[in-house]
Amino acid sequence: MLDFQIILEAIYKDVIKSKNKGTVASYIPELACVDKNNFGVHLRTLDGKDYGVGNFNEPFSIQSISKVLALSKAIALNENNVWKRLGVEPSGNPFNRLSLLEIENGIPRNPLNNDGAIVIADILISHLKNPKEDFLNFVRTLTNDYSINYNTKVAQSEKNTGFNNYATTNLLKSFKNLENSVDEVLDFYFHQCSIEMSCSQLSKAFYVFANKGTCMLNKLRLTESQTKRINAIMLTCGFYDEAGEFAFKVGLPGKSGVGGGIAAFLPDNFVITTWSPGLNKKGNSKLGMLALEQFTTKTKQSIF
Ligand SMILES: NC(=O)CC[C@H](N)C(=O)O
Repeated sequence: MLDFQIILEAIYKDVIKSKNKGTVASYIPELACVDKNNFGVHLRTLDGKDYGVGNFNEPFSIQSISKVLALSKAIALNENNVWKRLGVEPSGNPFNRLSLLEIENGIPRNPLNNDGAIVIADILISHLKNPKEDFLNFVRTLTNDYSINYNTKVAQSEKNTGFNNYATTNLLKSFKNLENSVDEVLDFYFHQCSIEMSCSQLSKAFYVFANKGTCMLNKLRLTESQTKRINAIMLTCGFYDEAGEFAFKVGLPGKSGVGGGIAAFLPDNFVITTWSPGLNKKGNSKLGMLALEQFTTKTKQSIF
């Protein structure tokens, strides 16, 4: 029997010694205020046991991790609509690369790069009565935690400097792959990315993906087939242009965000989440990746 608490503590002690802790994202100015020394790891098994070390209960900006939650909501609402408007191939490019979208006539490669996530935001706005409120409630009920909220300061900060996302959204509009207005879609998207959650809350939210679509409250949120598809997209596209490297080193499906969070899971077994705000050159958490690589190496718990 693996003692997860002892394993997480050993990994934490080792990884925290790293001299190079990466660089905190500063293109969203509000994110640059976060202390690089934060580091937390949390694991939740499917039978509900929790293990944590470091700052695993401290909320942080989940950023791109929210793209998986938005995709899930869009798929649960109307899956056919989603695949008409974007693809499922990894892009091999940074998450905010604009040129590919023009070459490929306004059809984003996948829902986890910015262009695809913006199309998903557009779909949610078209389907939800009160988009921001309804989406937040979806995340809260997945997690069974009503303290989860948007950080409006972070959303505003990204709005002030989100020139690349404005360009992307305008391009989508010019290719007629956007139903709503550019401002409305980006307001939703910036809020979605600004949601704050701790590692332990994220482990609860991602439980649904490890548990064939049934969330912690034993409620069916996604079908098994929908869950399989979302998990496949996380494995192939969840770590920007480093998805291959993550599969190679860690071997779990998951999603990262520029706030320094990573949520990963072994289907039918557990969810493991890390947070360390310093990023590597590709935008993935430096210590988070190291910790997860050590975890799957030590425990031999990977999908491969
Ligand atoms: N990779 C990320 O976490 C990026 C999310 C961020 N809100 C952006 O659009 O640039």
